[in-house]
Amino acid sequence: MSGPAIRTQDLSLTLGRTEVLEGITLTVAPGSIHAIVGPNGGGKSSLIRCLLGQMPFRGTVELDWPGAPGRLAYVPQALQFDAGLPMTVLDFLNALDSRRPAFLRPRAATRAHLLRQLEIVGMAGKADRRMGALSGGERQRVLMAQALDPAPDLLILDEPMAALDEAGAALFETILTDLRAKGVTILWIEHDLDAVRRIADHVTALNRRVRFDGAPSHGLTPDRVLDLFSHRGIAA
Ligand SMILES: Nc1ncnc2c1ncn2[C@@H]1O[C@H](COP(=O)(O)OP(=O)(O)OP(=O)(O)O)[C@@H](O)[C@H]1O
Repeated sequence: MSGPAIRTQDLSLTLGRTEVLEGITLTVAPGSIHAIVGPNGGGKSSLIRCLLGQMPFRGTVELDWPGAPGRLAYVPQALQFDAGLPMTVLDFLNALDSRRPAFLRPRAATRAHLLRQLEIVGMAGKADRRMGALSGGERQRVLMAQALDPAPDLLILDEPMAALDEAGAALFETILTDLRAKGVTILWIEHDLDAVRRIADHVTALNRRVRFDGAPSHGLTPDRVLDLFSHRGIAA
């Protein structure tokens, strides 16, 4: 199975009196890494929430699957967990497995499988830590682990690397490029423009409207980046 194309046509979103997104028309190619960049408050997370059907947008969103619809996985922007929540990393991953009744302890085979998933994101030794006691980067690794199992066909990521150390960011880049090699479509909000230059096939720069849409080598020139993040672009 490979991932879908995503097409939005004239997508707009108004929240209260704020025009958050205006006339967004873009195409995400199947099996590509498509980055969304832009300043804080530029509408990146809102666009993803529209794609996920969580916002009352105008316009259209189309997912064009090559066959039957596959699995969509989502890594949200850093989640908070109450420090006292009596739930370990393993409990958390186990509870997300909707094929089993909630609150049962994992069978030995399930536990071994989940430990392997944690190993992929560099969390093998931390399965019995409480979720609330994890660092920001460790939490992001766990959120990535939940997205990778079962294997996704479409992966949507909202700043997955924000709290990661250098090794973690390098590991995530490898995970994303490996998934692309398998045909997975990846839509990826990212602030690290060097990471986008390294691995994205395509970048959309967003600040309420689409400010640039094309290859990272063309879109992320110093002038364009300055323009995008200096808010001069808002008046454009
Ligand atoms: N529920 C809401 N009600 C009103 N305004 C909202 C709501 N959610 C988001 N906004 C506004 O929409 C704008 C876009 O927010 P969004 O979170 O999509 O930006 P972003 O590009 O993801 O920012 P960041 O890089 O900081 O994560 C912001 O000005 C925000 O205040």
